[in-house]
Amino acid sequence: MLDFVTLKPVWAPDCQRRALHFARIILSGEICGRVWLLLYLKSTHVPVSLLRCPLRMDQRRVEPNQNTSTNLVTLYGEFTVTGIRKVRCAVSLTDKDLIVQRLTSAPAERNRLVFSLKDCVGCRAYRANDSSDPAAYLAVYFYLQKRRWVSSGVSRQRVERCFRLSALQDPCANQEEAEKWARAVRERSAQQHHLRDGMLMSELSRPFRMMLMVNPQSGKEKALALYNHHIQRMLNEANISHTLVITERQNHARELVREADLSQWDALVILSGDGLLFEVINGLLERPDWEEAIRTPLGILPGGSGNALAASIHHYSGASPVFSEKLLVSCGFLLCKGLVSPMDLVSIHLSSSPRVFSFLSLAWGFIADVDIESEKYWVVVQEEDFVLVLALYQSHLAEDLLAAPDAALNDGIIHLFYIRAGISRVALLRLLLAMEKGAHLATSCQHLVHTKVQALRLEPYSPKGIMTVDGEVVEYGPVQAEVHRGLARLISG
Ligand SMILES: Nc1ncnc2c1ncn2[C@@H]1O[C@H](COP(=O)(O)OP(=O)(O)OP(=O)(O)O)[C@@H](O)[C@H]1O
Repeated sequence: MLDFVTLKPVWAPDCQRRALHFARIILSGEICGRVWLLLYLKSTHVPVSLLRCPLRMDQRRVEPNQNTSTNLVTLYGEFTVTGIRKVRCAVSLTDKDLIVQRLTSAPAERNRLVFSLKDCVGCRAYRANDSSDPAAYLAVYFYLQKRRWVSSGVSRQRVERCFRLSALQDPCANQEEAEKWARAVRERSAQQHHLRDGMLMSELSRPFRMMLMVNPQSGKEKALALYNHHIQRMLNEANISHTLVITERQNHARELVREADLSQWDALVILSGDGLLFEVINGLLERPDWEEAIRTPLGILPGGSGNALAASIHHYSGASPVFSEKLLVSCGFLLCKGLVSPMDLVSIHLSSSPRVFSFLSLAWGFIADVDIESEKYWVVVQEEDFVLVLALYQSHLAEDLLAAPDAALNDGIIHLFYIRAGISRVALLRLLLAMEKGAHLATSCQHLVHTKVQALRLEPYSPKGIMTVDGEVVEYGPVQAEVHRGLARLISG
């Protein structure tokens, strides 16, 4: 439970007493004559990284089960492959895999394909349009991790396996058999345990209803095309019903979720940049029923220019880095899996504007300048501006900037970075290049400081500058921020 008014954090009961004693001003000093930075850390003998929240309702600790049967065949059938009727195959469904064995005279291993049900988003049974065809069909949709042709990395690629079931003369009996298979594949796919740090993530119950907000202006103005080319099909394959909302202007999404009847929706998802999610989160927290509203599962699909949260979710899934449409496919896959995890939010108090809630970053200086100005110029900023303060709570600052590699969605930690004045242009460039792979912390740069905090206050002394929250410009001036662990919920696969 968190008290939003006084800015005093109230922590999980077991840490509450200690947490109320803030060790104020661990670090206080003038950084390059432009910024005063005051850090508030929790009481001295409770290392930040050791603080634990009690298990939340949507998390259950899973004990390893030694007796779990893993690979018993639960369904077996012999079908033809759709489109190549001469090819027959034996299909076996186990708890974990779908195994397809082509029935030919060639050695068995050579014609055997094993598809992990972890990679399956959906399965459906259907009849062909041709009413004289008594067969039923079974389509199974996988997004497999495959090696790319041109590089050493892997990315998810769509694979559809479609079988023709025609063992019986009665079309209804064939259809029933196909339905039985489809149900079994769906159930076993859903049963795959998704563990993260020993926690079982909760799953959205099927079918779930989703509001999908698309900002047609975000990024390279391709968000709608991305929906048409990838997302619509994936959602259909996963049997997720959704209502598409195309945002028309700034703050449209914010107003929409502020007024919406949330009982109609199991999830609010955006296909856009990070800016639209900022609106959605703040719209939910402006509602009178904000405590319940902010528990609505949120989702993000990358359609903007930065896509920091989408890249972070992909990173947390343990997959190797991918960009643009490959990142979209990965995030679409994670969305279809519908696994929900708590997500930290940070409340930010500006000097005279209303408080806002942030899920990504608070930045002052160079990065803020670049974030905003680059949309117009890709600008080279002045030497004296080569100083930054960045508070980040996700791993990525953009698709290709892995700024805090060990960040997590729900660890209650703000990663604070600042670069002291005096750093040369070359050293700064080297740092930013190293950040592409998350290697900047290993460069031993004297000017870079990284520390983990739970609250901070930033007082800029320079009269002008740019400050951003989640990549959006906010009022420039003193600012105070505090993390609220697991306040929101995010579909993160
Ligand atoms: N139809 C629209 N026309 C203009 N602006 C819009 C529209 N819909 C939403 N917006 C505004 O666009 C802003 C930026 O959107 P978004 O963050 O999605 O894209 P981006 O800035 O390109 O991506 P990123 O944040 O990843 O850099 C948001 O603040 C949102 O309010």
